[in-house]
Amino acid sequence: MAKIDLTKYGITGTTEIVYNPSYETLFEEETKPELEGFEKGQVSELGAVNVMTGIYTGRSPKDKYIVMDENSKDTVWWTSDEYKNDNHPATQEAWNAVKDLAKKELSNKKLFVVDAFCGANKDTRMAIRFIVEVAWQAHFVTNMFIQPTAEELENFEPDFVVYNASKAKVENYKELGLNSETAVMFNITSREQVIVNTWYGGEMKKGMFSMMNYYLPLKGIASMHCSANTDLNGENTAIFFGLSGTGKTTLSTDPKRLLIGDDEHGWDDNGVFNFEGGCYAKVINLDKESEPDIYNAIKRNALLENVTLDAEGKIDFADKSVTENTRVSYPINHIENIVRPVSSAPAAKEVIFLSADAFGVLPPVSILTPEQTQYYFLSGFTAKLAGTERGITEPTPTFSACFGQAFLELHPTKYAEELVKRMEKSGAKAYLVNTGWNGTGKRISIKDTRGIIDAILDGSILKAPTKKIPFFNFEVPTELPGVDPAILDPRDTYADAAEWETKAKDLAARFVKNFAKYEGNAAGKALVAAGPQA
Ligand SMILES: Nc1ncnc2c1ncn2[C@@H]1O[C@H](COP(=O)(O)OP(=O)(O)O)[C@@H](O)[C@H]1O
Ligand SMILES: C=C(OP(=O)(O)O)C(=O)O
Ligand SMILES: [Mn+2]
Repeated sequence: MAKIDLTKYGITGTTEIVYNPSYETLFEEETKPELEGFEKGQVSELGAVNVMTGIYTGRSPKDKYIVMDENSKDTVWWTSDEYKNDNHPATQEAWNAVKDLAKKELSNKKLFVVDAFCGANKDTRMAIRFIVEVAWQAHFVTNMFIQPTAEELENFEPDFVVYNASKAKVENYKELGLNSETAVMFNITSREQVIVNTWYGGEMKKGMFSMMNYYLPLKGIASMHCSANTDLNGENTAIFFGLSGTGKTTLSTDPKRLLIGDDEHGWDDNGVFNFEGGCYAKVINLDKESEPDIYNAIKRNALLENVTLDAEGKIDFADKSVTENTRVSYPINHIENIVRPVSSAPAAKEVIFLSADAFGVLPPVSILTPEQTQYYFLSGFTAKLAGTERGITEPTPTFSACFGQAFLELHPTKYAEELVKRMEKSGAKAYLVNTGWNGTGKRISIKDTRGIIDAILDGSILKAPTKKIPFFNFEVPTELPGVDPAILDPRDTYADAAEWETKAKDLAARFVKNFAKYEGNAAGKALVAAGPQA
């Protein structure tokens, strides 16, 4: 085992280090009877431990900061009045203060240190050291990141260090120019992240994703907020972009296919590879029959978050009293059909944009032209669903560039450029799939969406008869095997098609307005014609 010296990080007086604990140790630590409050885990009927993550049950993008320094100044895509995003600049002083706070919080106590990788490709992976004081946080990162072998652990040299001081608070945040007592801060130069006053595990997971989104595209590698799977021969790879709640995890977990990963991937000359070693699935209203693979992954070693259990550990998946963003993290090998031993597969042939349209305008599937592909990727239209971000309590329409704006550290056009480059090389086709609402006022069923995905993946969609949808000029199939034909043209789902038209005009105008920010250069301007015409 690597010798861990935390004093070099300014953490002193450590009484004990629990290093890369086994599941047995994690289980014992997170269920110790003397634990209190949000540190205490409860064993559920399925064998997985459930924890409560405290006040924060989703990410807190308003508290995300990056230190502005010589390295980051001209590379990071900073928030601006013209184009607001979540990359808020922090001063070096604010960083020093918040890091001191974390060091103090983490000193003089027992700690958990987890060394793990982010990125399945050995050439470009990051070696990350997580320093945390809460046992279940160590469990979370153990589930979500790639576990080093014993040999890799011998010589583990971190490229990046994460300090999780979730019990501390930034009391003087105003003085430091910060937003609240909570801080999720990155230093690209020293390669560190500090987390203060939020216990939500997603900050560590999506934090490292944000860093991959910074480093990889600068090396000419696509870095993508998508799930990925491939056929049983590991040949026909598909990627599924989408904002939280649009179906990346649900739809990529498919018993007919091998899972590569459920949320974060890179695409380089060798193909598509996972950044993670685990999955993070939503469990609100989880149904054993419609999502058996996810249900069966909830067992010993999986970690439930914010789920309601009774005193006996019986689970109520329907309960949203804590949050709608109830979750389970599990190592990817809890899913039977996965690519082994390394989560990677050849270049993608199908690129699917998942959009949960709360307006009920978008067709359940549209076949995109190359220009539409770029336009809709940059637009990233979808609805934010309740729970994953603080303050979002109902489906809220949004344009989230590249279907993951909250995690982009460079300008969106950089991600579009890398994606297009890879797609052209592999001859991939793109589809826009609405997993949200239509004229019935209900969400499109998972069964119909799965039928659509099957038709994309087996190529039958390209043989189907099609028609064009006005305003958007989308080509849509009029029939697909296993899909209710009455939903394929969204106008048919309205009692009066004029109602669709009114909404469609409104949505088209929103697209036009949103896209104005890309029209500053010739490449952006050239894409306007591919967008909706209001
Ligand atoms: N048509 C649909 N397609 C995909 N998911 C759907 C659909 N209708 C409802 N859902 C629900 O939406 C949620 C999708 O969440 P998830 O797959 O975790 O999204 P992501 O991984 O993109 O955050 C799940 O709770 C799923 O049951
Ligand atoms: C964990 C998250 O991802 P997703 O909902 O996309 O699975 C998140 O956005 O915090
Ligand atoms: Mn997911």
